[in-house]
Amino acid sequence: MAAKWVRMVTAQTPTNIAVIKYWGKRDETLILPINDSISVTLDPHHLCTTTTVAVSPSFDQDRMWLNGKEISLSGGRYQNCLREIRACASDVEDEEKGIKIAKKDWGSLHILIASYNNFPTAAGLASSAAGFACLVFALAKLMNLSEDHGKLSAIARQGSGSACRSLYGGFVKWNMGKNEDGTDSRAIQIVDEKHWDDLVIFIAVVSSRQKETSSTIGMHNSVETSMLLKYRAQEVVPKRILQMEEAIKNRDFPTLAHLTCADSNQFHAVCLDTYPPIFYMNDTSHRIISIVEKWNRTEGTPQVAYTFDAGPNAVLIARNRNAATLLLQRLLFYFPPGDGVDLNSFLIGDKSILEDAGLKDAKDLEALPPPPEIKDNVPAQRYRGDVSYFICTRPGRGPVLLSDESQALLNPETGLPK
Ligand SMILES: Nc1ncnc2c1ncn2[C@@H]1O[C@H](COP(=O)(O)OP(=O)(O)OP(=O)(O)O)[C@@H](O)[C@H]1O
Ligand SMILES: C[C@@](O)(CCOP(=O)(O)OP(=O)(O)O)CC(=O)O
Repeated sequence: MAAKWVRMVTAQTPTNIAVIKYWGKRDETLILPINDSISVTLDPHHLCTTTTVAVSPSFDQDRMWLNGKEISLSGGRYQNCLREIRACASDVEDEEKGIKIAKKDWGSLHILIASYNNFPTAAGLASSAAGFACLVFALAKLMNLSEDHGKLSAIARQGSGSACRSLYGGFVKWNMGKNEDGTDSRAIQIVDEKHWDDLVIFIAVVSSRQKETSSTIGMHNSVETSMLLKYRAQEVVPKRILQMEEAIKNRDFPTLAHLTCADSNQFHAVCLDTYPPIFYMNDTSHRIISIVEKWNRTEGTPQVAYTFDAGPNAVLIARNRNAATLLLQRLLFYFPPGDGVDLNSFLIGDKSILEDAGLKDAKDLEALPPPPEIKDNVPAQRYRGDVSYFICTRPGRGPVLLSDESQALLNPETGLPK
């Protein structure tokens, strides 16, 4: 009879947002990109994936539950990650629980996985990035891998390209690499999350519906049809990567802001240059760009950078807490909550920013004056309800293990979802 033990590991992994975008693959199976990219990892307290993985001789197949619903693991991306990680697995011994797994046993043992994203899935908030990074990190701990984070990042990359950057905190670079087998296409940390801790990041969730064109299909079509993407990958990105790394190391906000906005705009220009054209941004996204551009111009030096991934949600990086409070006043002036939505659920994440901005309730929102940069113009229009909600966050750390069993998503006795 098979032994009764269940070995279980739970991990938490942040998402990341690119400031120099990855868009386009040179190998679609191995997920090898056509250019380097740079991202900032977001504080997992606000946006993260939690994943529990379990192994037991009593499991008869690999299974996974995502946000409470069973999903198929038959897709190539899950299969590639599972195969790669099993190939690196080591011996595991836990005398107390009577667990003894030899390296060679991992090929025949089955895994159960449960994962939960604390933010909308497949809505352009990089759920696949946090999700695959967390899966690979948790499995690596379960299987006692001795490989470093660089190797784990190369495995997570095969689940979703952007996932390779979520293995580290702070600012992270994904080196596109040269090798055909992809072994050198992995992420490295540029600086950790403490290096530039003045930065405050807002996400304006413009729509949390699933998008029409996935990043995978979108970038495939861009590689096939966009001349602008070729130019971008060969001529533009290499220079921007060097400048961005310098800006990050020197905490040079004007350069970071300039490059971040320019790179987001070029990525969306590539989407338009793709056939059939892809529209990820909408009117609200464009309005947010105009508001930020106008304010930055009035100040004479950038206070805020904006960037948009494959969806309409804005990610706004404020240079410091003071700029963040001024930004929040502007955002809430233009995009007040819809009827019946209270301020407490309209701004989530680090809510202490509301106090700093002197905003306690709906009355304070109504009393917000129009930003001074539009004073002389026609009365400013307000777009009530056009932003579903805001998240206030900051740069954060990489993956961690959660040792408290109460945080596990699987039952320690059966291995099934709790
Ligand atoms: N927690 C998770 N664990 C494992 N896989 C996940 C997890 N969350 C999402 N995924 C996978 O990622 C897919 C969604 O990826 P997709 O790229 O479409 O959206 P996104 O990552 O939210 O947006 P984007 O990458 O464009 O910012 C899901 O269908 C699922 O396969
Ligand atoms: C616009 C982006 O967010 C694209 C992310 O694409 P994915 O990593 O989701 O794509 P696949 O590798 O096909 O899974 C830019 C970025 O994160 O760099």
